Amino acid sequence: MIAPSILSADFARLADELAAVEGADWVHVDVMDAHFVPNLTLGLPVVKALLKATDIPIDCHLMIDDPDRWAIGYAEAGAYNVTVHVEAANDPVKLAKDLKAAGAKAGLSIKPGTPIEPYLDLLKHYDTLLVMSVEPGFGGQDFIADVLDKVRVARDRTDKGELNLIVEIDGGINADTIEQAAEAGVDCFVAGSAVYGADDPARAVAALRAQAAR
Ligand SMILES: O=C(CO)[C@@H](O)[C@H](O)COP(=O)(O)O
Repeated sequence: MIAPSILSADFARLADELAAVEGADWVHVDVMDAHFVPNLTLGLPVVKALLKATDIPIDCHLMIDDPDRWAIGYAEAGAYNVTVHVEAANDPVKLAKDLKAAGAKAGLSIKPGTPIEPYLDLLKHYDTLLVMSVEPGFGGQDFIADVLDKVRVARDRTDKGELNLIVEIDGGINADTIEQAAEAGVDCFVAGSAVYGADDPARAVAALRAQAAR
């Protein structure tokens, strides 16, 4: 699956960004609060507008402090998947249960320097795992290949039936990096620059999907 990443704070461009990727599997919306990460993008009112503007499932990646307080609003608004950071959550088990009760898939994200092993039990409560392959905050950074070891662990546990995760990767995904991520076992590839930096974003989505499948 390919999920183009919308990080724009340029609201005038958002409708065009959505329309340009009609063939995408999910739209990945980067919600940043200028506290958990040093960048500010958009919040719940804009996500509500995006939900009205597209039928593509919306995958909200909350790079925010105190997701225990804020994440539920995104699920109640109709986001398909709501991802919180393990580094920011106070009670991630309750959060997962609340998100699912509100009708969303529950996602957990880990930064490049955060190991996966301490969270394997916790991940039993989650539907998706978002492995960050750049430091969260900005698009256009270089892919950190070391994080693929975490993808391999999640893939292995999922294939054995110990976890039941859709494994996502986010950051620096492009034609040079997507194959190694696919080989490691990623299910869903989040791509910002590689899609929105292309002349034809829809064609870029199709090309990335075909490359991952190979
Ligand atoms: O959340 C983030 C960065 O924090 C990502 O979703 C980026 O927006 C992906 O952009 P590229 O690395 O693909 O340019």
